Amino acid sequence: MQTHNLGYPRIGSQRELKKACENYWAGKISRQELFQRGNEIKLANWTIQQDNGIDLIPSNDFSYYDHVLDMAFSLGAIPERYHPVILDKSNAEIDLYFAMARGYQAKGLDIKAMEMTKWFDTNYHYIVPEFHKGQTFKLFSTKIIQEFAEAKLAGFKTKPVILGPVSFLLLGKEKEAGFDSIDLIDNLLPVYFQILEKLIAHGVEWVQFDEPFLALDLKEKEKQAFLTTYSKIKKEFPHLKTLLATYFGSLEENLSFAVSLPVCCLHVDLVRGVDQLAELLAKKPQNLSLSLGIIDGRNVWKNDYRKSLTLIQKVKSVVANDQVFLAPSCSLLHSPCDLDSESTLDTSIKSWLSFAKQKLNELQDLKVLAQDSVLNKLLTGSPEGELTAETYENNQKAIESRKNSSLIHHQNVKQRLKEVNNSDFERNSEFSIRRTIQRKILNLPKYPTTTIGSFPQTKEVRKARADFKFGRITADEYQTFIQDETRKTISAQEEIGLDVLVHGEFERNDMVEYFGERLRGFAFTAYGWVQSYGSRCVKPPIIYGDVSRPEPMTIYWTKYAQSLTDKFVKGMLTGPVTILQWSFVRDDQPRSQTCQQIALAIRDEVKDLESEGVKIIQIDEPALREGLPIRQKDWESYLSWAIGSFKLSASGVRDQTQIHTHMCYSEFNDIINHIANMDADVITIECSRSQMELLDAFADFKYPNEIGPGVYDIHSPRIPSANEMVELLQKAALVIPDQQLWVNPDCGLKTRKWDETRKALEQMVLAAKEMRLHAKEKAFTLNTISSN
Ligand SMILES: CN1c2c(nc(N)[nH]c2=O)NC[C@@H]1CNc1ccc(C(=O)N[C@@H](CCC(=O)N[C@@H](CCC(=O)N[C@@H](CCC(=O)O)C(=O)O)C(=O)O)C(=O)O)cc1
Ligand SMILES: N[C@@H](CCS)C(=O)O
Ligand SMILES: [Zn+2]
Repeated sequence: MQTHNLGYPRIGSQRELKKACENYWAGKISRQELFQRGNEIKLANWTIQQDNGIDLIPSNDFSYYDHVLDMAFSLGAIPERYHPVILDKSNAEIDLYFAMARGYQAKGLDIKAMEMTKWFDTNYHYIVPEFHKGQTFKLFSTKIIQEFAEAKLAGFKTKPVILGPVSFLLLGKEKEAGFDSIDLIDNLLPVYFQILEKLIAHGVEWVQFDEPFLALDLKEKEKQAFLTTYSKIKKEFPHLKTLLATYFGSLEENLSFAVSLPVCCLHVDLVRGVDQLAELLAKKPQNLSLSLGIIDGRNVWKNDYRKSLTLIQKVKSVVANDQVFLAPSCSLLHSPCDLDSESTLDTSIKSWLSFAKQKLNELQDLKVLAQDSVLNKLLTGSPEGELTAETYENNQKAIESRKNSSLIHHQNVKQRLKEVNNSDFERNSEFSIRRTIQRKILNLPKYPTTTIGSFPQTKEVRKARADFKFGRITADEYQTFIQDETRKTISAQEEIGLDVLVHGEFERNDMVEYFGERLRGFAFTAYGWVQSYGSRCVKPPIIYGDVSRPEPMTIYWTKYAQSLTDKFVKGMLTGPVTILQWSFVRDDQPRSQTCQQIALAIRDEVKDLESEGVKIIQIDEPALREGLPIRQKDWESYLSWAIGSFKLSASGVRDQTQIHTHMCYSEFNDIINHIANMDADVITIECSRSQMELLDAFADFKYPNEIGPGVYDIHSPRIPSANEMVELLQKAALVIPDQQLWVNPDCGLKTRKWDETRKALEQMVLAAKEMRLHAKEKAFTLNTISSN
């Protein structure tokens, strides 16, 4: 039996990668220094994994920005618009790579970033490869080979992790009609072969191909591509040990097909897909090894050794020992690095947890405990050997302590949920009635302009918060500082000419963590960072118990901001689904129940904001689409409780109160009826990177409520022109009646600098004015025509 890992967090335990990249982008460190920092992280990761008993350590799981972009870059899938970047001799390969990720605005060039979207149902974002009909590929970057060689030189014989050819194509986007990306498979495979040839020349033994699409609904053509691909790889490289990794769900109807693929080892997710084990064991060909994804790579709870050993025992009764591999369910990219760094967590809660490093240790423990001489006795209650018995008993003690802890259960919270009734999920009147009332009160111009909530979280803001946290400044000093930032931001928005203002969210470290810190039932970490995209990280809170709101969470800052202006300031909340989705969630009750508990806490906040005179309240739900199960058959049940939770949080207010929601990174076509069912008065959505394509769903559906399609991409430092935003708005106005349209950026502005923000918003306001002018001219022309 061997342990292996599918991927280790690449940000560094102290977010060293973030700091290195951001310093490089700011011109503060050289390319060599950037690579030096990267190499240090890789070496530290290989060492940790070796020290914690991993037999097969991955390489190429490191990335300077994103592993899908890495693959596109390796395969030469570099859109033509970026080619001028590398023609500039002062730029290197890495600058071209970052230009694709972040856009490029220098030396007379102005190139937008590539699209970014969610990695399956996670909070990680990948860069979407772009494909054209008949596209050819070539080996452009040798990163995969270099990293293998680098590890080998440092004494580690690694297993390169490569995004499999089929998933790579399915993750991309066809940039023109008339073909499917999967049609490119024959053009693509020769480059994969080149990579494999080179790896073999360097002495590679195992290669891991990540094919997460095997756990999704597949079309016949896609299945055929899997078969062709892995048969050809087998034919070309008969001695290469191939590990096919599936994760994030069960193989289900693809199981028979997946076990028939000619690979040496199949990795399955036994955390989300434990039900597939029996069928897998029954159908697995004799020569196929199995990698058991037994440790949860998507959550932070300690593994229950009794459950895992029972599973392993089942496998061992059918499969030879040397054909069994133990692994996390998926890459540990989604786990925080090291629980040992957490000194302030409640000790009981800490004893229930396991982060990436601890998960490696769990694998090592399980490997030892699963030895024939130990396993049966452990499970029948007469353990052999003191050390193994102690390891097992300690684990079971922690599992039991969590089951029985009084920290978790609160009868009043459970009771309140039981008392919720159908009317709590609906607004008093239908939208058309609410709209008339709200229009009278708000009296906004056509194409009202607004932003999504956050304004630049500058170094100074972050520093002030850190200073306050570590006692270097007092609570009063911190409050004064945040007041100043809020005041400056209100003035800036007035100067820019925005119609509906926001307070800027300066008091928030993060839109989820901030609420987690104020809700009962949540724990938070000091260093539990997880990569969200590029250099951006989040610190998901841990929901360990029943959730309730001890006191109001946002009233002070909303009221403070409103006191500074006559314009309306939106109250700004994070919705229950997003709080759930971007936290580590307890696994001892259905997610739906936890979500509804959060919904009730947010409902109280919404009502308090309304009582304080706030007229517009935004409840952000950017993670609603991301939470959609990866299999379509599970959608209805998820959507029913997720949309229900949003409505439960939003429906306690009077008709006069305008409820906004905001979503980014969302494809709506297939769930537009559910989005409409949310019944938010206004929805602001990310739209600009896809050139308003997303709006088609709203148009086709005849979406009745108001919409703010994002008119510029906030993830890129590039400043958009008013003209390009007018073009987007005109595109929007072709499909959505103009009295329904708002004008806003794609998402919050926290990652941007102030000068970029100001310039971009000024252009946006100009664009809205231009649209109003067009609308007036159009109305005038129509009037003239009709009166003639
Ligand atoms: C909207 N998005 C969000 C997602 N998930 C969330 N949980 N939150 C989101 O907002 N998913 C989808 C998108 C992803 N987008 C982003 C955008 C931006 C970030 C980001 O900027 N992250 C920050 C960390 C934010 C944070 O928690 N900041 C804290 C701690 C700040 C810090 O680093 N302090 C330093 C000390 C500072 C000093 O002394 O100068 C330290 O601790 O070392 C805070 O502001 O208090 C990031 O830096 O990556 C994420 C996702
Ligand atoms: N209100 C949040 C939403 C991000 S999705 C923000 O503006 O950052
Ligand atoms: Zn957003």
